[in-house]
Amino acid sequence: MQPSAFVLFGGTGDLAKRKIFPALYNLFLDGKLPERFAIVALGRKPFNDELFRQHVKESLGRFSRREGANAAAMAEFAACIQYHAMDAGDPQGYERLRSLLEQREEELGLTGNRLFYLSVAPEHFGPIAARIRQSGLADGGGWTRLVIEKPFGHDLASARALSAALHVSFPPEDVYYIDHYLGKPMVQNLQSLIASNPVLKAVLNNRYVANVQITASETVGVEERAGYYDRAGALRDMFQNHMLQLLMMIARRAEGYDKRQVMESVYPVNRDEAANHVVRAQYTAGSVAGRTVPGYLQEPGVDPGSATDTYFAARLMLDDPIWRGVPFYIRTGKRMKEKATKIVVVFKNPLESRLPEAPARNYLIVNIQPNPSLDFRLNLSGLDGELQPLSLQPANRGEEEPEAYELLLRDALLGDPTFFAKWEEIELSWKWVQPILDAFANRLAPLHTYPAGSNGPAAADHLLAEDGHVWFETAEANPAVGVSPAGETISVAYEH
Ligand SMILES: NC(=O)C1=CN([C@@H]2O[C@H](COP(=O)(O)OP(=O)(O)OC[C@H]3O[C@@H](n4cnc5c(N)ncnc54)[C@H](OP(=O)(O)O)[C@@H]3O)[C@@H](O)[C@H]2O)C=CC1
Ligand SMILES: O=C1O[C@H](COP(=O)(O)O)[C@@H](O)[C@H](O)[C@H]1O
Repeated sequence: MQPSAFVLFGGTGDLAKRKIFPALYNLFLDGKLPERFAIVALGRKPFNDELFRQHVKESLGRFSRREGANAAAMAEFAACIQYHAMDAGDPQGYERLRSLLEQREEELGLTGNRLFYLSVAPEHFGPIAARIRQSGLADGGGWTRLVIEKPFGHDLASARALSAALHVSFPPEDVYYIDHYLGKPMVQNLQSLIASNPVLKAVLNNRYVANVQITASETVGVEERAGYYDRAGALRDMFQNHMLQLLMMIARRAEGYDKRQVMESVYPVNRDEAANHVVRAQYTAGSVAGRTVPGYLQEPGVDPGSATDTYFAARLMLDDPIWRGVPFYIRTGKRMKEKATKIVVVFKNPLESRLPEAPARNYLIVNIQPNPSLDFRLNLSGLDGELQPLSLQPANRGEEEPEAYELLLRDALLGDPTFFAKWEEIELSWKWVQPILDAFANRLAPLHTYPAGSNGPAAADHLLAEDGHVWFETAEANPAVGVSPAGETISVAYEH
């Protein structure tokens, strides 16, 4: 890796503390940072270097995946860090930052490669990018990259404005839009897994697949982020970015089909029809893992009359020869029964139309988290009539498993954009989402409720039932339910 400087706007913030510094630290422990490397953290709080290093060490003690404090290693890592207090709106601050960086680069023999990481609220992205450019910070003599945290806009128009503002100062190839779901090891492995398994590749198409279910359920509620979340909701917070990226990753199958093409092929849903294809809901009081928890409207910082969605589910169809006719059901929610992210491919069962008692279906389950694994539920009816699980787990590396931010930060330092979201994908995602936001704003889609600790609202079950399908967990609990009439491609409103 090339010698470089990592300049972190928002160095005093929550994300820096919980994710970015622990990721850099673990890369450091694994010898995966450049040998000559400087970190400059920025914020407005009045830290000096020593106090800030102490703050980072405390964060590592709390949030690093490696348990047990390694005081010597943490001290060595912290010594790479300098703190510079500046307001992002103050032009003088950038001048001082440039001098500090040049001095540091000279001390360490760095060659002017600079990565600027913007872990600040999105309204700062455009102005910071412009000031980096104007102040000459982007002309250090090496490469310059800009890593941007989500949210990439609040809607289609603001996302476009954001991208335009960034691209005035930085060419698109130097802007890395981070989506931490693309850093999850199982997501990163999907493509090679499918490419190296003809068995998988051959069956991932509308001849064999009845439907695909993509779920990211969380047990946590809004936590301390009500200020942000109450304006965002599940559709903006998780669906527009992480969930649609998961769709693109699985639907592209292996090679020959890029993520942008997948997103382009998704049939649009118009504002007035949105309620037929999506379900939004909000959690009420309930019990998660045996603990009683309040409803969303009782959470600190939430507007007591809020209509924000904490759950969102949708049916998406692709206009594409491989997937035409196969519904992709995607859902995400907070305060659900379990923390799990998975993609379930439900296969058709040709025997359904011929036998009075339909044997259970086959499934492929890509468990993304926790415990990344690939599970098959294979129907062994010829042997003992039971649906048999077959679980293929990668060797459990426990705390050795790198976190998403580690993989992504390393890629950004290496200049590898493969697992970063591309602007075109982001724009297409917002394009799909915008009519649904409009429907919500115009009260054209009902807001359902679900008790905390459940699998979501009944309306989401109906979404599948209309097509003759059921969510995987329902089918697993009762394999006899939810088989579609003939195992044929089902007909839905989108068909040409
Ligand atoms: N926290 C999370 O889990 C996630 C966060 N994100 C995104 O990451 C970004 C950062 O989030 P998070 O860390 O939670 O936010 P915080 O509110 O915890 O931190 C904000 C950071 O921005 C700095 N800041 C704010 N205003 C200015 C300014 N005018 N000049 C210079 N620095 C400023 C703050 O510095 P100081 O306090 O010193 O003034 C602080 O370091 C946001 O875009 C958020 O949406 C994305 C995914 C998850
Ligand atoms: O981006 C976000 O992701 C987290 C969930 O991430 P995970 O890696 O724990 O699955 C979510 O809680 C948060 O609201 C959202 O902003």
